[in-house]
Amino acid sequence: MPYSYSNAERAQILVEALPYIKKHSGKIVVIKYGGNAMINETLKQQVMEDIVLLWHVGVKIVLVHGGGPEINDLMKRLGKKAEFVDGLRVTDKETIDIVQMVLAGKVNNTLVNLLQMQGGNALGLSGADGHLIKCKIKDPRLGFVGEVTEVNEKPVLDLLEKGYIPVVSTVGCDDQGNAYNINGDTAAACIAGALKAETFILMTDVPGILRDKDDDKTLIPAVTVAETKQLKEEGIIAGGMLPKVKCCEDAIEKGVNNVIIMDGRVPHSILMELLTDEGAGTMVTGE
Ligand SMILES: Nc1ncnc2c1ncn2[C@@H]1O[C@H](COP(=O)(O)OP(=O)(O)O)[C@@H](O)[C@H]1O
Ligand SMILES: CC(=O)N[C@@H](CCC(=O)OP(=O)(O)O)C(=O)O
Repeated sequence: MPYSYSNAERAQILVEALPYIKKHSGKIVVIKYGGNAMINETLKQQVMEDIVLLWHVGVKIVLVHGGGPEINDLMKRLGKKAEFVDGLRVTDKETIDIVQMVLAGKVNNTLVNLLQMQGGNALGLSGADGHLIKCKIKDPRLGFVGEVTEVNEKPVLDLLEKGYIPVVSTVGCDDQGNAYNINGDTAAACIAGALKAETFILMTDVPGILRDKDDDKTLIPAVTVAETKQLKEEGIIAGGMLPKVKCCEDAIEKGVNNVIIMDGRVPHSILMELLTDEGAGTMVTGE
């Protein structure tokens, strides 16, 4: 949905989008943004533009972000080797300091600034603010990697009520003053679940769930939780898609209406999904 349309074309798009705007206005949409989809500066700006547009038409957007590549980058600059076990970063004391600096500092602040440059009213917070995400140690071998024990959604609801776009970094807390590194997808799913969001959008670097068999890489546009189980058994959902689909299932179980796995590298995919017939990515629903 480029912005290089004539006024007449733009008007047509608006007329077509109107029923969708009515459908989503006032509803909570949680967007998980991060990974490779967040590296490209032009794309990042476009995603923020889309978020502000949706906010202007009354959608209650909550932006939850990761920043794994940015953490890797600072660790490298500091001469520290990044280590992962089952996709989770081994997080010692020095690493959790770096994670806080990057996620709650640089990345969060940059996204808030970009949203505000586009005319949005954004407010950044980490999982420690207002006890938003409480954690415990997930596995002592991983250090300060957090397993979410509780989400206090009230501060986010208060910000939405006051008309802000909450921008949440996935750093968790406990009652002893520790900070925790939480996987971005997992934290976002927990927040979406606690908010009972209408839609939870998980942006990644593939078009969605693909029927990746032999030479067939077709996108599965919609799938139910029961069908995902079947796709896992068939080995179609595998690798990095397994924990992603688990996040979808958890969010739906907690009351999210639908989850969309979409390609964050495709310009304006959020608008395509929410405001057009076409949609984008794979929609996961309860039934
Ligand atoms: N059926 C599938 N459809 C799409 N991707 C799949 C599928 N099965 C496995 N994958 C793998 O999952 C990866 C997405 O997970 P991951 O790389 O962890 O994403 P991210 O870095 O965005 O968190 C894809 O790049 C792909 O290699
Ligand atoms: C425990 C763990 O691995 N945490 C992640 C948190 C950031 C993240 O998830 O970022 P993306 O969404 O950009 O991948 C990490 O340290 O990389």
